[in-house]
Amino acid sequence: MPARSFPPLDLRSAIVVRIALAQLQVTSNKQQNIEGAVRAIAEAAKAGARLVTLPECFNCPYGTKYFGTYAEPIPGESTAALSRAAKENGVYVVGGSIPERAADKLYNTCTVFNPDGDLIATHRKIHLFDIDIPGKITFKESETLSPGDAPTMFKTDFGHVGVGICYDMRFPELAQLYAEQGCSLLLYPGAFNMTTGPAHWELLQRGRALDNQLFVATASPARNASADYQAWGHSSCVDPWGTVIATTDEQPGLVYADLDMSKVSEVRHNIPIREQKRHDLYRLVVP
Ligand SMILES: NC(=O)CC(=O)C(=O)O
Repeated sequence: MPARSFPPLDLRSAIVVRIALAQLQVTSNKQQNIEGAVRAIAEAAKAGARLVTLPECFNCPYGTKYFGTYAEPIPGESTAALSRAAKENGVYVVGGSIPERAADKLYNTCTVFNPDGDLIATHRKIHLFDIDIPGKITFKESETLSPGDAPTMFKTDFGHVGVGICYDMRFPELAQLYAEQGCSLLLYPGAFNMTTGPAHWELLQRGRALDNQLFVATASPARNASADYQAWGHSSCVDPWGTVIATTDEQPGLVYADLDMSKVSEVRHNIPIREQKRHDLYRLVVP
């Protein structure tokens, strides 16, 4: 599927929007996980958030052996609960991800709902997390999952938003594509781990934000000492200058960030790298 292109947005006037990153305690109890997400959405909306992002695999422990058991179609039980929560609380919900079953395949999928509860975007993790760091961590999502085949953007009344899931954040071309197509905020539900988290989690967010002069935010599961996979946590938000404007530790909780959307055009005006690119020498090519 080709990427959709949005018309450029006028970002000259200041619009401050509060977003919430829900660092949920994910357990092996799917029902409890869904209820926890719904409670977090309501709490964040009461605190003034207009968009709430859940973590990667918010309804299921993160691990290839769990995906088949917890998988469901879209729409299904988990996404119906997110749609209701978006509508009841009048907020955008970026539903982290769930293992999705479609035909005979499984995907790691993020659904996005608008404040009327309508499904407005679906992102299947494009880059599967297949790594091998001897003595530290070996993980192979492709043992059970299939990759998505499309970038995903959605439109809000405060700007265009690009979506990636976790490992997708390591691919700068995807972020660049979103920026070139008019996004001012990138959201990455993710679950880095105790090896890659301390080394790369913040660095990647700051890199994507600075290269593309936009906001980047992540939502991770909280660390669960009894889980096979220890999530790094540290859900965060970085502004277009590369400054971390909100973050946390590994504990469950809601992280709030107030995004002054005028920062995007301000930084792009002050350091005009977008106009200074040497397209005569290089260019991002979309097939
Ligand atoms: N879990 C992921 O998809 C990615 C990750 O942990 C990493 O890139 O490191």
